[in-house]
Amino acid sequence: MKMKIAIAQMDIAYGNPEENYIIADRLIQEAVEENPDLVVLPELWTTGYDLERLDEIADGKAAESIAFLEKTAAQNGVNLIGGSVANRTGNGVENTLLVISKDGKLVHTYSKLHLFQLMDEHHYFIPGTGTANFELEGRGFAGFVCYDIRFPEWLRKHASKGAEAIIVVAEWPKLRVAHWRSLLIARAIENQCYVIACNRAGSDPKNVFAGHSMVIDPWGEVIAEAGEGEEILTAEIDFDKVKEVRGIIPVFEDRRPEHY
Ligand SMILES: NC(=O)CCC(=O)C(=O)O
Repeated sequence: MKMKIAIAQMDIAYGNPEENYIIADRLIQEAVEENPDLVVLPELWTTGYDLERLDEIADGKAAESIAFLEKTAAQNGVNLIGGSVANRTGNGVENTLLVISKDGKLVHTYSKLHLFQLMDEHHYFIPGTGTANFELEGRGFAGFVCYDIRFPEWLRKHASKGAEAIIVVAEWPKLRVAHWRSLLIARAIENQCYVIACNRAGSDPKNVFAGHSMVIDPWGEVIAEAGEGEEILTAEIDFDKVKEVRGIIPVFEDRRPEHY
C-alpha cells in the first residue's frame, strides 16, 4: 500500500493564532492540490513559542484547533496531522499532537513527553502520559513532538508496538540542524520504518528555525527534503518497503530485551 504525504513547512506568526489559522488554511489548500493522502503541520503552529503569553493564547482543550482541523479535513477529504498545539487542560498546558481522519474526526491525541528545557518548556508545559501509536487508513503510525526524537527508547517502544511510519512535528532551530538530520535518519534506520518529519520555517525573537522537513525511508535514505523557507514538501511512501527491509535485517526478531 502506498500513501502520498504532503508536509506543510509553515512559517508561524509569533503568538498570533488568528493569523496562523489563515496561514495554515492557505498551506493546506496548496498541499491538497497535490492530491495527498496525508498533510502534516509543525509543532505549536497556532502560537509558536510565545510561552510568556500562553495563559492568554493556549487553546482550551484544543477545541478551536480541533474544530478548524476537523472542518478542513472533511472539506478536503484529506487526513491531517494537525501538528501540535498549546492545549489548556485542567492540570496545565500540554503540547498536543492532533490526528484527524479524512472524514473530519479526531482519531488520536498525543502530548509531548519530553519537555525541552533549553527552550523553557518545563516552566510552561506539563508532559503527556499517553501513547504515540495510532492507526490511519489501516496502517500503524506513531506521532512524536520535536525533542522526543532524542529518546530512541521511546520511539523504539512504539515501533515494537506496530508503527510502520513515525511522524515528527517540530520547531527545531537551525543551530542544531545537523542533529535534526542525523537523529531522524538514525530513528528510521534503527526502527526500519518511514520517518515523516515536519519542521517549521522562519524565526521568532529567540530562534531561527531550520526548515529541512524530511521524509526518510526504512533503509535510511532521504527521499524528500525541504529547504529553509516556507514550502510544501511531498513524497510517496510504500508500506511494502517496511516489510521488505525488516525481512532483510530482522532487527525486531533479533532484539534481546531481556539484556537491556
Ligand atoms: N522544540 C523542541 O523540542 C526543540 C528541540 C531541539 O531543538 C533539540 O535540539 O532537541
